[in-house]
Amino acid sequence: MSVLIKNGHVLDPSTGTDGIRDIYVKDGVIAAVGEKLDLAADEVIEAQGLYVMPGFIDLHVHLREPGFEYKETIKTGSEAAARGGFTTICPMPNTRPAIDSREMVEWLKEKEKKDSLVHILPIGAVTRGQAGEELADIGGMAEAGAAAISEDGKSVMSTSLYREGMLKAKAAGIPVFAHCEDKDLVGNGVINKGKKAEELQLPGISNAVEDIIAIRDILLAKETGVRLHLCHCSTKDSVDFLAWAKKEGLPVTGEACPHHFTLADEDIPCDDSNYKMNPPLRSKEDVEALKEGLKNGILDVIATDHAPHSKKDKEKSFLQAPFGIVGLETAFALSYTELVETGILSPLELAAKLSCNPAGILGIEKGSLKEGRAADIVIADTREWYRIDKEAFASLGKNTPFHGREVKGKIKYTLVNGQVVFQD
Ligand SMILES: NC(=O)N[C@@H](CC(=O)O)C(=O)O
Ligand SMILES: [Zn+2]
Repeated sequence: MSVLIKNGHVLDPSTGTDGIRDIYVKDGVIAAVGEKLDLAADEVIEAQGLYVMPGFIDLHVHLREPGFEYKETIKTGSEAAARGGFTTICPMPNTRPAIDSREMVEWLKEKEKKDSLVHILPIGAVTRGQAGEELADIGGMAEAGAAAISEDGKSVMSTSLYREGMLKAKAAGIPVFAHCEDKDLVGNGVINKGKKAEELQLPGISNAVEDIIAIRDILLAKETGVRLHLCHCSTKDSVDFLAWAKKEGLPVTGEACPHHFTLADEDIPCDDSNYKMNPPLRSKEDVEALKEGLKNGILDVIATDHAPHSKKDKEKSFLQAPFGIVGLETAFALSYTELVETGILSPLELAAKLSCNPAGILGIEKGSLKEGRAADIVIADTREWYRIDKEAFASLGKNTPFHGREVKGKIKYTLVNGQVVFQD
């Protein structure tokens, strides 16, 4: 089985390629990349006018299976990933039961084979049942294929226990993905602390809720030497702390989510829980700091924090509804529109934050269109404006504040191991 992708504008951050090329795929592998390849193929994809990039890698998704299949399943989440151009996704362990043991990681890898259109690299919990009391079998999970550990959804509040977990992750050779939220300080907050919170008379979440844990975790990484990745950075100071950590030469990286650099709290129109997520939409000043951090390379990765919830969950008010919005099917368009159309990032830089950089953090041979690599490829059209339509999502979750928003950047094809898993 062979595929020839012709005349596309290839963006390959792993080689710096930024120009018109053909790509020839044979038996699931990239066999040749070059100008005007004269090769016969079973299938030809005409990609003139389109960008051809390494398949996107999402370091932060919630698939909800097992336990919350009415919100999302591995199958529907993987379909949403394919539709969004993601060929590898890392599901967080906050399912029921949690992904907190060798057996649960093995179960997820089995489900991947049966149900998923895209590659799944599981993230194991730091503590058993994410209860924050005793460490999970971190070494066992790593052996079974966990790509990282994370307590996402919360932080491990015991600093000494977290330190022990970091040492275990370091010994197992996997990074720690940190959700930074001081459980004590957050109280019953549901929205960014500020004018909008006052206007809507809702309890606020201050920047310090994130910042205190971000700097704690960086200091723990300094002490333990573990590779630390800060999830969903939302504040100006967490970007500054990351900059400091990098200057110190610490193995620390960070991600930003499209919603956090696209919207500020002042954009929340009313008590609509489709604008409720954790961390919350922050101030304009924080939004600007995230964009600056993406531009100057302090923020390495764009991740979605895809957090599907049911219609019933999200019909509730800001106070009652769960935190989280879907992101897999809007990430590329929002990122392209907010960052490339505005000149903050070049198309090649955006491709790096969605593919090559997350691959580097995971230490996997993906995020590249080099010859010999698995043919995980995304092809996108960025020429025309269109409106986001949540009813077209493959995800079971329709909880997005971006329904009807005008964007540029449509995924046209997604290939996993050379197979077309999505076509528009
Ligand atoms: N981000 C969210 O608002 N919610 C996530 C948890 C998380 O990533 O913190 C979820 O699981 O719903
Ligand atoms: Zn989180």
